Amino acid sequence: MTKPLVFAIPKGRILKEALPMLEAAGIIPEPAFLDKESRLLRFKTNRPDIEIIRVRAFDVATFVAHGAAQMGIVGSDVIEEFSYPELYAPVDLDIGHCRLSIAEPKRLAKDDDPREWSHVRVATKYPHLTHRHFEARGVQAECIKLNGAMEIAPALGLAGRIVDLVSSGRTLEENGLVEVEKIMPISARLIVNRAAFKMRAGDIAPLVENFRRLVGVADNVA
Ligand SMILES: Nc1ncnc2c1ncn2[C@@H]1O[C@H](COP(=O)(O)OP(=O)(O)OP(=O)(O)O)[C@@H](O)[C@H]1O
Ligand SMILES: O=P(O)(O)OC[C@H]1O[C@H](OP(=O)(O)OP(=O)(O)O)[C@H](O)[C@@H]1O
Repeated sequence: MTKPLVFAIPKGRILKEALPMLEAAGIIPEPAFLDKESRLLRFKTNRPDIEIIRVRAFDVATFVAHGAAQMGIVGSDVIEEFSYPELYAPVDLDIGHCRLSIAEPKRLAKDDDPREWSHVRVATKYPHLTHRHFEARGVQAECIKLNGAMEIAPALGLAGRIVDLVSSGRTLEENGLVEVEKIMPISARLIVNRAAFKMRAGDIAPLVENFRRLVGVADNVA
């Protein structure tokens, strides 16, 4: 018997928007998936040929890139940060909208022009994207990797600036920071392991089409 397809879902904030899409695409997780008390991480669905795993956002890309999961949903920030060649991202799901931006303390931003920087020290969860952005304009970037709460780094002297996700801007505002430059817009994508897509096209292509239809994109899997 063929092994079930494994679909990786991030357990963070995308989950709320991803779950209705998953269900509309015909994949309904077993009740334990929504039970906050449950410690289960791997779930059955209404389809015997599909299982769901719930992992951290960055790990969704890792599981799918290595073929441990065949499909997943993840932010384009994570896809771009890793640049795994094994990942194919055929559908923009139009959820999880935010942007990757540079921010700094309000008191500095008044007289500061990012175009005049030659060297920056940045706290970020996205060192690869940060280096790439600054390198493209000849700025030397020293990145300090954090996994969350970047916004407290400038006040504590860890780094003068941060590169982080922004949506409402409330986290920056409440921590005395302002956005000084937008690096890229972000949204969540359906991702597929390229080798699995070739080897199990009969199972995976119809699912990709379901997601394409949900976001109103014409049926043509590249
Ligand atoms: N403020 C935001 N608005 C909209 N989407 C966001 C926002 N912050 C993050 N995202 C999207 O949600 C994804 C997961 O973010 P989330 O905050 O759930 O994870 P996390 O808590 O940062 O990571 P982890 O699960 O590793 O703790 C991000 O990769 C991004 O694509
Ligand atoms: O502009 P806003 O609407 O305030 O959203 C931005 C915040 O959302 C994300 O954090 P999250 O809540 O996911 O927590 P984190 O610190 O674990 O990344 C991001 O890292 C910002 O801190």
